[in-house]
Order: sequence, then C-alpha cells, then structure tokens
Amino acid sequence: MEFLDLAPLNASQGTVRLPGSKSISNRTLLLAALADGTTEVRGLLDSDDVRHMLAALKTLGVNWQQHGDSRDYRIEGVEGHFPVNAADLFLGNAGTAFRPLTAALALGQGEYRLSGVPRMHERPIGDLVDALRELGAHIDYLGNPGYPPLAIHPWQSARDEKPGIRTRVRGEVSSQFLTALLLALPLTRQDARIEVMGELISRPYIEITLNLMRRFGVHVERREWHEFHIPAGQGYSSPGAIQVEGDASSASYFLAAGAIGGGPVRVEGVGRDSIQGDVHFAETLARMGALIAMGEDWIEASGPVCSQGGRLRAIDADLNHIPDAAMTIAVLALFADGPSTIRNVASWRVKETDRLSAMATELRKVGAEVEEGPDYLRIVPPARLTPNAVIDTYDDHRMAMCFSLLALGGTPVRINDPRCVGKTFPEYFDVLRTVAR
Ligand SMILES: O=C(O)C1=C[C@@H](OP(=O)(O)O)[C@@H](O)[C@H](O)C1
Ligand SMILES: C=C(OP(=O)(O)O)C(=O)O
Repeated sequence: MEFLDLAPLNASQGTVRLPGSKSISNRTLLLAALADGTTEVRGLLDSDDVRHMLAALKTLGVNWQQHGDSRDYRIEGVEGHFPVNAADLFLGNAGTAFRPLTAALALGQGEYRLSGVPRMHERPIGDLVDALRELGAHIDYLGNPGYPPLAIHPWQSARDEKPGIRTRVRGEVSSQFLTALLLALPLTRQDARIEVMGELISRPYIEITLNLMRRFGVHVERREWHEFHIPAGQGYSSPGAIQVEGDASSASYFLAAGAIGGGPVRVEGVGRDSIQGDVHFAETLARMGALIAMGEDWIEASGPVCSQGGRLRAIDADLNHIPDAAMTIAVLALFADGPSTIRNVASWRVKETDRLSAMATELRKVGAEVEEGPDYLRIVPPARLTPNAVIDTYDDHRMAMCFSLLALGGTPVRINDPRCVGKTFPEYFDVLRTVAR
C-alpha cells in the first residue's frame, strides 16, 4: 500500500489560499445546469467529487466549458429539462452529487441508473427515495433496499384534488436528503411543501442550499427547521456569474495547524461573510485556547507550540452543526490538557467510512484512551503521543488530512493511502508543507 511519512514539523506559519468549497461547487453546478441562461462559475473546486458532478452533467447533455486550465467554467442552463433522457451515471462517493441528482432526475422524464463506489452502496438513501415516492417518483433499488445503486424511471405526478405537492423526509440521517428535495422541487413549478420528521442534523448545510437557491431566483419560506415551503411558479434563472468561496472544511486543517504549531496560519477564501457553517469551527478552536482573527474573506489562527509542550484546553462540545470539521477537533483533542468529548455526531457512521469507529481505532494507535459511544467520542490524550504510528485512512480524505496534524504537533506519523484526499483536496499534502516551519 502507498503511504506518506510525515516528519515532525516543529512550528507552523504562513498563508493558504483555499480550494473552492465542495458543497458550493456541486450545488452551483446543478443549479446552473437547471437554470435558464448561462452561468459563469468562478473558483470551482478541482477534486473527485466535483469531477463526478461535471461528468454526470455532460452525460445528461449539459454543455459546459472550462476556461483554459483555470478554475472558471461556463455552464449553459437547460431550463429544467436534461436533454438526454436515458443514461448511466457513476458518482463515486460524492454525496453532494448522488443525492441531489437522484431527486432532480426522479422528477424528470427519463430512465437513469445511478451508481457509485462500493462504499456509496453502503450509504443510506432510503429516506430520500421514500420522500420522492410520496411525490409519485418511480425508483427501484438495484442492490440492497434503502441503498444505491438506483434505477430511476419517468415521474408521474401524483394526481391530487388539492393543488400543490407535499412530502415528508426524515432529518436525522443526512441533511443532504432535504437539500436534494429543496433543489429539485422547483422543477415541478408547483407549490411545494416539505415536512421534516425528527431532528434535522447538519443544519448549516441547509442554509447553503437556501442561499444558493435564492441566488438562482428561487425563494423558500421555512418554519424553524421542520417545514419548508416553495411558493408556486418559481424557476431557476442564472445570476450571470457566481464566485465559489474557499472550502471551510478544508480550512479547518490549516487553522488547526496554526493552533498547535504557534502560527499564525491564515486561510484566504472564507471569513466572516462565508455562507458555510464550517467557519464556526474557528469558535470551537477559540474555546480550546487558540487565538482567532477574522476578516470578510480570511481567518487566522495561532496558539501554543505543542511540539514544545504547549497544550490546548480540553472541551466537551456538541458538534452536530460542523460534522466534517468535528473530525479535526477529535485529533486536536490529542493536544489538550485533559479529556475531551465530541457529541452528537452519529452521522459519522454513514459517511466515507464509519468515522466514529475509524477515529477511535486510529486515535488509540497514538496512545489516546478512547470511549466510542453511539454518537460521541471521549478522548483522553496520552502524556506523550506515540511516534511513528501507522494511520489507516479507510478511503476517507478527512482521516488522512486530520491525522497529518500529528506531524505539526511534533510527532512523526505514517499516513497510509494518502491519495484518498483526492475526494476534496488532491494537493493537500503539498499545501500543508507550505505552512510548516
Ligand atoms: O450538503 C452538504 O454539502 C454536506 C452535508 C453534510 O452531510 P450530512 O448532512 O450527511 O451530515 C457534510 O458532512 C457533507 O460533507 C457535505
Ligand atoms: C461527508 C462527506 O462527504 P459527502 O459529500 O460525500 O457526504 C465529507 O466530505 O466529509
């Protein structure tokens, strides 16, 4: 197996220009494709997840062009109807491509098959399929019920005496199901209501969805987090141009590097004006004792030099609102002055891997005592971290990225299968080197 040995890096300092946000890139591509008019998308992320979305749109007959080898693209909208009405789409392990495309295609008039890597076929989609079936969608499971791969057949709107359409979706497994419905329902042009059953997790991602829909001309009314209403007659229209923010989840690794390696480390591309919930990672970092400064478009972190015995403050925190950046906090807990508890992250079990179990296993390899609960981790840091641990990454980009922080804290580490970072940040390890001192 390929691996990467990271030598201890004793301090951190520097500035990183972030790659584009995965969540914004894939939503923007789909909205621009469905819209009326042409959209110039600037600063698109270049990674596996986005390449799967771009390839799927091309297969569905959407014309798009990349400007040279820049991160800027022109997308020609298809006004809500994909030109190709029979296609097989392979979407890797990209939740932000799989779930929204399922909904958009299920409300269309074609025959489609959607599949992904083996792990994608273990990630649930039943709640979304149930919600779409309530709207008259015809979807078959091609493998295990409740999971991809899927066959999608033409939509026949359920004929009701009452005007408008209604559906319900569960909120506890993934917010991407609600995002998918919100993005797709304007295609029907009907008055649409979605009721969320149970607690909605990962709520800031719904804010990203609503914000981008608004930029493409569709306004959604919501009652708290349990009812969403899309008034009739709205369709997507191009805003002309759209700039993709830097990725706030990717920012977490560099801010963490600043917090344990002295810093300051500055990230550019996200800041106070960001629409991504993961910028709130900076608040958790501040609670752990890091110094944070923030401008409209940048965030900077500094803190103790942990390779010289500095420590962060231990925390006990509900991190449901930042599930991705929460993994970075789990590794930072190794540098804290006592036990930390990360709560309300049950969704970790159905992501790129079972992240609760993977995180517990790998944290133990560096000497931590870890209690793995159904939806939490309690991490007791060792007096001294075990050097040269061999970290398995489970084809999970975030496992590779957050465990690389051990080196920034002065502990040499081996990262197995480092290329798994390609899902969202192919050049991660090169960029990390630029903040090492
Ligand atoms: O909508 C999105 O862009 C995302 C939502 C989150 O997933 P869940 O809603 O499944 O927690 C997050 O973990 C994922 O990386 C991106
Ligand atoms: C959970 C993640 O990805 P996905 O969009 O595939 O759900 C992630 O990037 O951490």
